[in-house]
Amino acid sequence: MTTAVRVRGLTKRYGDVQAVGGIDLDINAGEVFAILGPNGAGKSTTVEIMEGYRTRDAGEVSVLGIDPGRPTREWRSRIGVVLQTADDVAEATVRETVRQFAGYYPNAKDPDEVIEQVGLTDKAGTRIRRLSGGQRRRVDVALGVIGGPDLLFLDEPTTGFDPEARRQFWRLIESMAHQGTTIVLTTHYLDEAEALADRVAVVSGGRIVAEGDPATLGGRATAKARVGWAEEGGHRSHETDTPTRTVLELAGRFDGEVPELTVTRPSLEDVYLQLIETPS
Ligand SMILES: Nc1ncnc2c1ncn2[C@@H]1O[C@H](COP(=O)(O)OP(=O)(O)OP(=O)(O)O)[C@@H](O)[C@H]1O
Repeated sequence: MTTAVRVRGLTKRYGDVQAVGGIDLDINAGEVFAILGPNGAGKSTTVEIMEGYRTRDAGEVSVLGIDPGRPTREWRSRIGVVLQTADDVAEATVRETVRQFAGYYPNAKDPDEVIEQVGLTDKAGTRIRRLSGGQRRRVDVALGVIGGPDLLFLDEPTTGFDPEARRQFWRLIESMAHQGTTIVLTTHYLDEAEALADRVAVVSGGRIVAEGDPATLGGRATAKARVGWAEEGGHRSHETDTPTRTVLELAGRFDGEVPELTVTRPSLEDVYLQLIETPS
C-alpha cells in the first residue's frame, strides 16, 4: 500500500503553547482519514503543516513524497485545500469563480459538475456576497476539489451546513474517495467521522491518544452492550457481555416480542469523550 502522508515526531510551539507535541502519522493513499479532537488540540496546526501553510519546529513530514516545507508547483497542483473564500471574489458569481479556479489546474474537473456536487446549481448565477454562510462554505469546498486533487485536505468542512447539505457533501467525499482521492479531514462531528473515515486519530493536547477504525476505536465493538426494554410501565436496562443470551431470555419471558427492545454499545462519541478526558 502506498503511503500518501508520513509524519514523524512533529512538534510546533507558539510561545509558551506546545500546540503539537510529537505526532506520528501514516495515511495510506486512497484512504479517508479523520483527525478528531477538542478545540485547541492541535488539529489545524498539524493539517496546515501538512498543507505547507505553516512551518514546523521539528520532525519529518512527507506528503505525496514531498516535504511541504519545500513545496513545488507540481506538488501544489496535486493538493486540494479548502480555504475560506477570499473577499475579493465576493462580487463574482459562483459559476465565474469556480470557472476561474478551474483555469489554474492542469487536470481540473468540470465546473458545472462540481457546482452540482456541492448543491449550488440553483445559485450558480448568484454573486458570492449574496450567499448564506453555509452556501459560501460550499463554494469553498467546490474550490478545494475543482483541481481534481490526488490528496484533499478538509479542515472542518461542514461547519454551517444544514443537514441536507452535509449529506450531499458526504456523498461528494465518498465519490472522490471511490475514485482514489486521499482525503484528510478534521471535524467536530463524530457522525461525520463515522460515516466517512476508514481510520480516525484522536488528538488531545498536541498528541495522538487513539487511532484506528471508527467502528472499533477504544474497544467499542467488544465493549459491554446495554439491553433495554419496557416492563411494568417502566424502562429497564441491563449491561452485559452476552446480549444475545439476554435477548433470548427476554423473548422467552415475554413469549415473543420484547416491548421497546434496544441493544446498544458505546457510540463513537462515548468513546471519544472518554479518550479526551483521560489522555494517556
Ligand atoms: N498563530 C498562532 N499563534 C499562537 N498560538 C496559536 C496559533 N495558532 C494556534 N495556536 C494555539 O495552538 C493550540 C492549537 O491550536 P489549533 O488551531 O491547532 O487547534 P485545533 O485542534 O485546530 O482547534 P479547533 O478545534 O478549535 O480548531 C491552541 O492552544 C491555539 O491557541
